[in-house]
Amino acid sequence: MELLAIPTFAINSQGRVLIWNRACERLTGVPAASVLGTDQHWRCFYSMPRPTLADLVLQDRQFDVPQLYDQHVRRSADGAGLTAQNWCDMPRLGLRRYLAADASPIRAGDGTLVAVVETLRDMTDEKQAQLALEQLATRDGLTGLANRRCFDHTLQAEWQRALRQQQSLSLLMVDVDNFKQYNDAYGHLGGDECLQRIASAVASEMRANDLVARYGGEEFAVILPNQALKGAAIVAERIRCRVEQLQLPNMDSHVTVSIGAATALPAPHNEISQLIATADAALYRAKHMGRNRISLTEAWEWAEKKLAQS
Ligand SMILES: Nc1nc2c(ncn2[C@@H]2O[C@H](COP(=O)(O)OP(=O)(O)OP(=O)(O)O)[C@@H](O)[C@H]2O)c(=O)[nH]1
Repeated sequence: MELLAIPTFAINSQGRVLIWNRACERLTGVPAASVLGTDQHWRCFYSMPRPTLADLVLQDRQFDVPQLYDQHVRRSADGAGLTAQNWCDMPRLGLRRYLAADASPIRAGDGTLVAVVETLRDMTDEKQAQLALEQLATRDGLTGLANRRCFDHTLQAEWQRALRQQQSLSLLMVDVDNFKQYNDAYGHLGGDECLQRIASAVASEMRANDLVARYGGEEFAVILPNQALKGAAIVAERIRCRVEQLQLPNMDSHVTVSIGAATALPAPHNEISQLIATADAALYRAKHMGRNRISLTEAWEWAEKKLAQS
């Protein structure tokens, strides 16, 4: 085991390190001499105390695996051990690594557990490539915001969540005013830069659970989970002011945005498309009333008006 190319360590039935091979020394930056005989092997991987996968096998705590590791967790092929992956702090190396671990028990003839062996694989490059791909698939290339696909997916998920938890869900549609003139005056590249500045201004007004996406061309969409219309109006007004304060010149004034806000309390007979259409209609009103303003509608109120008209 000592000369195995695969990073491997073993702990005894008291949880003390029996084996810490060369490859494990290289992976963790921790020499065997400083960890053998101790129960401090977690320090080689994490900066806060927590069990390694080998400890979980030793303590028969497989049910704790999902909360301590990424979701790609399963029993190992022989059914006795555990397989899991997660980011490790690697305090001695000073750089995080994404490690895949397999931990298996070693039993005496009478079935008593005498040791647990854990082997490790450094999957950092694969994980980073996967994250980069995910980033490409969900981000808008120009602004770095969520793209339309990510918006559609998130809105669907938030709608279902609001339905389950009987919470309101708000949506803002934010459209740059007179952007055609801006492009005409400063060129397409100047226009791109303007969109980037607006994107970061809008994003800076968001809370952790909100999502701001590039909906299309010069239009952005903001999902505000668990937010009633009054709260959505406050966020919309903050965004409007923030963009105005950028003081980006456009014609004889500044770049501004118009915002349509809509709120719905999702119900089984309501549809997401209704919320989007309501926010769009509110945006249209804001434009019609002279731009650089916000306009609000509750989704069901709008739907009732449509019903009354038909
Ligand atoms: N630079 C740049 N321009 C874009 C991009 N996407 C859309 N546009 C431009 O945005 C402009 C939108 O123009 P319109 O739809 O006429 O709207 P507007 O001039 O903003 O007028 P209102 O929305 O009515 O205030 C068009 O000139 C598009 O070419 C982009 O990614 N980069």
